[in-house]
Amino acid sequence: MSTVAARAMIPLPFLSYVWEYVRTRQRSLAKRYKANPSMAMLVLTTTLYFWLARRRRSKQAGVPPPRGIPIPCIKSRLFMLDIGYMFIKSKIEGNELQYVYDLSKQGLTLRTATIGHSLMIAFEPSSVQHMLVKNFENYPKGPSFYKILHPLMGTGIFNSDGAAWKNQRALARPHFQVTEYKGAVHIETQINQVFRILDQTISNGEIIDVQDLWSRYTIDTTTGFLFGDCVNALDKPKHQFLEAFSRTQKVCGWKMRLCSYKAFVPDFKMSQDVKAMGEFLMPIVDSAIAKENARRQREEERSLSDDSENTTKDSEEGVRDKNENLLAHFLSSTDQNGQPFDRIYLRDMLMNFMTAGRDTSTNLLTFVCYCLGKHPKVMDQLWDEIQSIVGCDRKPDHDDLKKLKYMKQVINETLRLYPAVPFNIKYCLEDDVLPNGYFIPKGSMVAHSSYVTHRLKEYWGEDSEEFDPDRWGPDRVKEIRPFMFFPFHAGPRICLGQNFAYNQAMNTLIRLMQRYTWRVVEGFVPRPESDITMFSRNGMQLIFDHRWD
Ligand code: HEM
Repeated sequence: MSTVAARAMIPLPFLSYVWEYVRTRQRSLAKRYKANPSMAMLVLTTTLYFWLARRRRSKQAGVPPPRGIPIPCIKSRLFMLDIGYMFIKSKIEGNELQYVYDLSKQGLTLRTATIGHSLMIAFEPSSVQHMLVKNFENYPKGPSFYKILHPLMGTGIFNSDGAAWKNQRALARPHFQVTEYKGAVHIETQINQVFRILDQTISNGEIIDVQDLWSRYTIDTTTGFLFGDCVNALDKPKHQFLEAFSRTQKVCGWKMRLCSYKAFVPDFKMSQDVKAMGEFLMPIVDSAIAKENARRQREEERSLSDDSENTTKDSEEGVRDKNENLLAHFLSSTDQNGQPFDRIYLRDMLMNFMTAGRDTSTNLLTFVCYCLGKHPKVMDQLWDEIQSIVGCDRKPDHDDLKKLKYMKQVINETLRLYPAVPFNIKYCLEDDVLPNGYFIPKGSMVAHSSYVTHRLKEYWGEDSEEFDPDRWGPDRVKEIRPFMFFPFHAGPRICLGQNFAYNQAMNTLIRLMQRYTWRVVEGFVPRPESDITMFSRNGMQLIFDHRWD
């Protein structure tokens, strides 16, 4: 008998003994409890499975590890059930950001450990720097994040790690560099539509919800940048795509929070919404593919022709076509395996860049208008700067933007208090120790929050929750140490659209202030909250006036 066969024979008597024992035991259990033995076995196995899984998790999270201090658990009176309840309640009531900020008073490195779910939370700037930069490779987005966002983002840049992410980033980066300033050029049509809407509101003596206005404005500017044509959301207050997009983000936001319990999040409309978004995006992708094919055919024909004069002229056109928008740029490139991107991939790419660019810019414009409306002195100082550098009616150019130092301070202070992506979750690949000595076990989810870190009194002082653009002035800016401020993320995954976003916000603000003044409706208090990105639950109620009679 071969050794392999001999090895296989050894456990057989033992296994048959175990099987016999289980069968007899099943029969006796059935007799005793008159119950279905298979059902009893199923219940027993399931209980055992969950008990073991829980033991393994709590072991990972709680037992003093050899190399670091175990992270203290958030104080709880009822095995974390009270914390879970408070967290869900705060999310439903729209106070979640405040709730998480209040938790930071217990400590800057914490963990939750409800049954079946454990989350590490790191608020200290050095921990954030460690995860986003120094040990970046150890903190990818991870499998949970990927699974939850997959229906919305597919395998796009936001929802991928490793080679797939690297390739998309490398491809998109030059396009952002080339077209960085196009954000400004492309706003012309949309800004005139905004003026029309605001003029109408003023003449009717109405209040305007600028959050709604900017969300339609930024979808138009972002789609213009991404695929050339804008969706004209400023003309259509109710857009099926936008509604489906918001609903899906809400569901994904809930799933990310509940993580292990994501199955409890109702998502009946999700597949319908994803389908509706696909139906909107697919024709855009298909028309871009048709354009690209036509361009390639033209190029082939040209290479056959001997007419050198035409060749120069047409090849310039070809280059222009290739770079005219991000979709065209992707179409003329290949994936990490050297293959052309398929339709689904391109659809996902659009979804990702739309999510990245639209709600974040909406949030910035909404809250900068709020902060200025609430602080008239800051608005006056900013207007003085605009008058002295750009003037009362001239369109700003790239050099003007560089000179507008106080405007940059105002924008940074807004991003500090209202960062568009207030939370972020990473996945720990291998056991790790944070610079403050706390141990992160392999397989943990680790959250950081720009919202909380940007407001920590330990770092920003007692007035950390006050809006004060002067903290960014030349004398005080030195006090802002690395990773106290990271609204655009940091390290290899830093926001690609950062300059685009600054340029667009500055241009829009200049044009707006050259024409209008505004104030916040008396008694109105915004309620910032977040699904994936931050927004104000009750909109942003402002009253606009013409600057000049
Ligand atoms: C105020 C405006 C903006 C803010 C505060 C912001 C913030 C962020 C943050 C925090 C991330 C990291 C997200 C994560 O990894 O989970 C990010 C990533 C990204 N952002 Fe922005 N963003 C803004 C505007 C834009 C715009 C206008 C675009 C493009 C049109 C853009 C494109 C991207 C892309 C492509 C990524 C993914 C980068 C990667 O994973 O490698 N962002 N942004």
